Amino acid sequence: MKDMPMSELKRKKRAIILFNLGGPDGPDAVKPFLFNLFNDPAIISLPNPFRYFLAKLISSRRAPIAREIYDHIGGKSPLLELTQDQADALETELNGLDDGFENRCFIAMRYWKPFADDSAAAVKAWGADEQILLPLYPQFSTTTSGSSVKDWKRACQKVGLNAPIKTACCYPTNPGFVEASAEMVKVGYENALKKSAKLGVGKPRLLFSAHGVPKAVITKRGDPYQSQIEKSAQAVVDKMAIADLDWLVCYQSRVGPMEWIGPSTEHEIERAGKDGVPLVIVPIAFVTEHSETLVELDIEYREIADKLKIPVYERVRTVCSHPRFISGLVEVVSETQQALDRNGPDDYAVETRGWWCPDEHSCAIAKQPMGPGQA
Ligand SMILES: C=CC1=C(C)c2cc3[nH]c(cc4nc(cc5[nH]c(cc1n2)c(C)c5CCC(=O)O)C(CCC(=O)O)=C4C)c(C)c3C=C
Ligand SMILES: [Fe+2]
Ligand SMILES: [Fe+2]
Repeated sequence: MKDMPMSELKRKKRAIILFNLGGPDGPDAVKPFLFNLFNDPAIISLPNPFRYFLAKLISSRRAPIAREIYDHIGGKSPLLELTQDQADALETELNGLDDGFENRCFIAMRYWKPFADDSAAAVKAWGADEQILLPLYPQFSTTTSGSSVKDWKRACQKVGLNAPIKTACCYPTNPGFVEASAEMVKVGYENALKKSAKLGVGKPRLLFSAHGVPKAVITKRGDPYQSQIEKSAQAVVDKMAIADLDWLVCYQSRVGPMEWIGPSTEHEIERAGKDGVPLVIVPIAFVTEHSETLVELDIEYREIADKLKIPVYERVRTVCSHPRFISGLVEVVSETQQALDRNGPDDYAVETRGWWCPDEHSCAIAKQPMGPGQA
């Protein structure tokens, strides 16, 4: 028994649940997808029935605009297929570890299919012994990871899935994420540098563009999102190790009348136009391609840059299934597993208590009391 390889022992069934936002799978899905988004209390924190009616109103008004956005990319979001690729790659890597677990990756999207209810039922049918929740958001926000995990726990209760849960909170400076990003940014930067040299213009400026959030999400709720975005960008810049790099962080995709965090990506593109500098745009909060990268960055912002006669506009692709990103996710799963073994599972009844968080100094989640045995 002592010398028996792990693969010959009965392995525990470990479900890894990958969360993302989800996107419409066709033009008819755009309005209900938007309704689900605006009806989430993590996005609009009004009590019902006010939130419900406001979500109906905003989704009806925004649907034609959003449909036009998705029309540019075949009327639907590619997010699910790309997330499925990540899930497959991660599952293969985890099952190659021979560490006593049979792993299966499941996907739960927050605002479109596959919804948490269906995925939780699939996890139950598979007979998982435990669950690791893995948001595909390196930086924590209550509007994204927080909302998905809360909804997952609701779904577990609904379908009677009782396997213990441990949540990976965030991984803004995970070495795999940072190295994969730095490698891709370096390629984009060098391309832009060559084009700039040919045109006889100065060296490019890097814009790390993250999805924005309303200011109150940071100042009132205490989300660590913005400070973690800055940490991610700094870590990528450090890894690239290019002397005198001109770079900054900015925020895209503003919706609605509230005040959002800034500076906005549009403002920074306009400033680059005035300065006459070439641009390299790096999406730092997204790990897959979708409307916000393929339409907003590649079409809408590029048009602004062209109008302003910005000499070079290079957009770096998201990490998707880059092998180093996937091996970084393996590290996150392993560390979350160690936290589960050491401290026990998340507190089911409480949204955040007991999560594994590698970024304790800035993360609001870490300020919640942790499991027994953790300082
Ligand atoms: C880090 C990721 C994201 C944060 C933070 C986030 C916050 C947030 N988003 C909206 C409103 C919309 N977001 C939309 C699309 C969208 N958002 C993210 C990620 C984050 N959102 C992704 C990955 C996508 C793309 C989905 C896809 O195409 O597959 C949309 C729909 C598109 C549109 O109409 O522009 C809206 C609306 C708010 C209000 C918010 C924080 C409060
Ligand atoms: Fe969004
Ligand atoms: Fe965290």
